Amino acid sequence: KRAGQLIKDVQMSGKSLDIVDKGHNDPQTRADRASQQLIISALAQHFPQLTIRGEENITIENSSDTPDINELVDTNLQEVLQATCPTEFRELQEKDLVVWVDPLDGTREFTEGRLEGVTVLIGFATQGNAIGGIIHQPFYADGNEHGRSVWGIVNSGVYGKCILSSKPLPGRILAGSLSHRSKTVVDAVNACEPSEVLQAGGCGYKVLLVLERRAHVYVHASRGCSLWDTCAPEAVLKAGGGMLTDVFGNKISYLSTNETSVNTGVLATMENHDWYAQRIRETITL
Ligand SMILES: Nc1ncnc2c1ncn2[C@@H]1O[C@H](COP(=O)(O)O)[C@@H](OP(=O)(O)O)[C@H]1O
Ligand SMILES: [Mg+2]
Repeated sequence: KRAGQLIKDVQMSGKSLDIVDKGHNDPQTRADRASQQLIISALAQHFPQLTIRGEENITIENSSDTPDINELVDTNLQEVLQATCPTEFRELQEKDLVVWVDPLDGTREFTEGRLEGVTVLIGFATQGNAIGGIIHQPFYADGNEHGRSVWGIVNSGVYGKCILSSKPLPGRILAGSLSHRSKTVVDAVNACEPSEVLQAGGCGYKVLLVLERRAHVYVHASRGCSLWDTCAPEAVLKAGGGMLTDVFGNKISYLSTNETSVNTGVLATMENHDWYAQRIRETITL
């Protein structure tokens, strides 16, 4: 939430975003850097044994600006403490966890002023499995409320401001990338025979569309996503009863020693996961 506020401050300041081009269609802004600095410095200061992997290649300074974790913990802590911790995670120690941080998912959309798809993603993994995550959407607007956090623990549930529905959604609505489209991306989308395609920014945002049943499936058949894009979304979706794998239906591993790219794309659903994976397997290679 605090990182989301920093992102909003940068956006509201009207000053230059100080964009650094990290590669084709892969920008980094002042907001990405500030958000990562805040999240990693605060976590590392208080939980020194965590393994933390952030998207941005920046030096984290242990500055006096680093907020105290206790100061960051507000009334939301009550909600966190009320969630059940599944038995299999009760003995986990700090050193057993890898934290994957995407300080600003949907950077391309952020630079273009399409703010709905911007999220802050913090995912927790152990033994290569995504087990918990937070998706914070700083520019979410609902009446007077601005910004929301949706978080989940696998085998416990999804918490925060999230509209879960079991009502079937008509048609076959597919959420796909707005900014990263190639022939393979489009071929995989078509293989799923969608009745409608929602082009939207950010992995976190598209997973929220699936979780809240505003889309049936999110498909991104590209080598461009990374473990920080998928860890928190996978954990939150799984906590809500859904699935996130690569486009062929294979499990993604979140070991800290792994290559950080998810070379075989992303597939996220609440239902019929195998059907989509099979259609995509029959149509494309990556
Ligand atoms: N072909 C590609 N090239 C570079 N980055 C890609 C990509 N495909 C996906 N990504 C990354 O995956 C995330 C979601 O992409 P999209 O918005 O297209 O769905 C973005 O993360 P960031 O915004 O955190 O950099 C984006 O950079
Ligand atoms: Mg990202």
